[in-house]
Amino acid sequence: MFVSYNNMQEDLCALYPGWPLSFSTPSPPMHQVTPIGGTGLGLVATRDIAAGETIVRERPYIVQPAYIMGSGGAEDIYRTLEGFVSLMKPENRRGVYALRNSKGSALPTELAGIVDTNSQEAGPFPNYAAQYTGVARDISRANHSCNPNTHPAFDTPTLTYSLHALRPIRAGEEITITYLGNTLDQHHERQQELRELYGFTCTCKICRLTGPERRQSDMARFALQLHRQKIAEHDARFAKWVLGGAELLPLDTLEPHDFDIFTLDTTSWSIMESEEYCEPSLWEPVLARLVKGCSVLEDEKEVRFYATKAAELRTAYTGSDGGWRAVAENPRQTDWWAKLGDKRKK
Ligand SMILES: C[S@@+](CC[C@H](N)C(=O)[O-])C[C@H]1O[C@@H](n2cnc3c(N)ncnc32)[C@H](O)[C@@H]1O
Repeated sequence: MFVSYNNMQEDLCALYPGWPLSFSTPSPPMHQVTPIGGTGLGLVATRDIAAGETIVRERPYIVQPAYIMGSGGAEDIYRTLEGFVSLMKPENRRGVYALRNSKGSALPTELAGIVDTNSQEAGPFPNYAAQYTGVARDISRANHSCNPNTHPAFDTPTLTYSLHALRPIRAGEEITITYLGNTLDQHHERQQELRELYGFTCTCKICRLTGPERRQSDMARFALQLHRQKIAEHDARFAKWVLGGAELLPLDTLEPHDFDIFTLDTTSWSIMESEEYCEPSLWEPVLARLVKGCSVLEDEKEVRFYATKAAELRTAYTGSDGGWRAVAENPRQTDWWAKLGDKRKK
């Protein structure tokens, strides 16, 4: 399956009555495409952007099977792609060919290099088992950072990419995403992956750290990796702590280390804040336990704080707050509030 953006507003909306027309980047735009020293072009914020705000909404120029990337030698695939792009409206075709090709002559055609350099995850598409990627006008200009300040998302029903702020971004600051499979890898592993897959040496803020600061950052990411490996175990311990109390077990049956879970989660959260990087697979379990734990311990201020962070991040990753905002506004309404009653440890 290939999909092209000849003009989605006209072509696809005619094909699928009821498709929303207005899936364009917010107006006035919050970003501009501009040269960024040493990286070619990139995106820069044109105004202060709040955490969770949507910076870009756009339909891709092309959606193509992911195996096209790096499928060196599969000339029929590249020919199909060429033919497909040649049918696009001239302004969109020009847009595709204006994108960067970091692969030089490593791939057989200029277009293959462009697709390989600029593809972002797209889909999943029901009834199509393959993985898909897409190339878009603005999102494909986002440079990589090892502590990205935005997250790209793809909405399948409307074939729309969006870019959401993971934290507040100041006017003039670069807007970045991550290209890495695992952003918690150590500095040398991240550099190796970026060199092998994208052919560049990362010069983001974290990768520019040297000496003790780099070691500290590597250690912080290593600690988060360890925590991530133990998520299920920590959930079980947490449940035991809360449910044990809720079932009114005598307090002396609670192990002292049952409370370590707070130390661990608080530490992981502080690390994510100091690294300015909230690992997608970690922030929500950590924040969820901190919210529940602080609810059990009846600490309203802390519940509000952690639930607000969770609402911002969930909005950035999925477009909705997942109910966290309601928790932040009304901590006492959750099932977890004062769950241990008088039996909790003081
Ligand atoms: C998807 S494009 C991003 C937009 C690109 N900078 C442009 O000029 O259109 C990916 C390419 O941008 C460059 N790039 C992205 N992030 C970078 C970074 N952190 N450090 C150095 N180069 C980077 C690399 O050449 C990479 O192959």
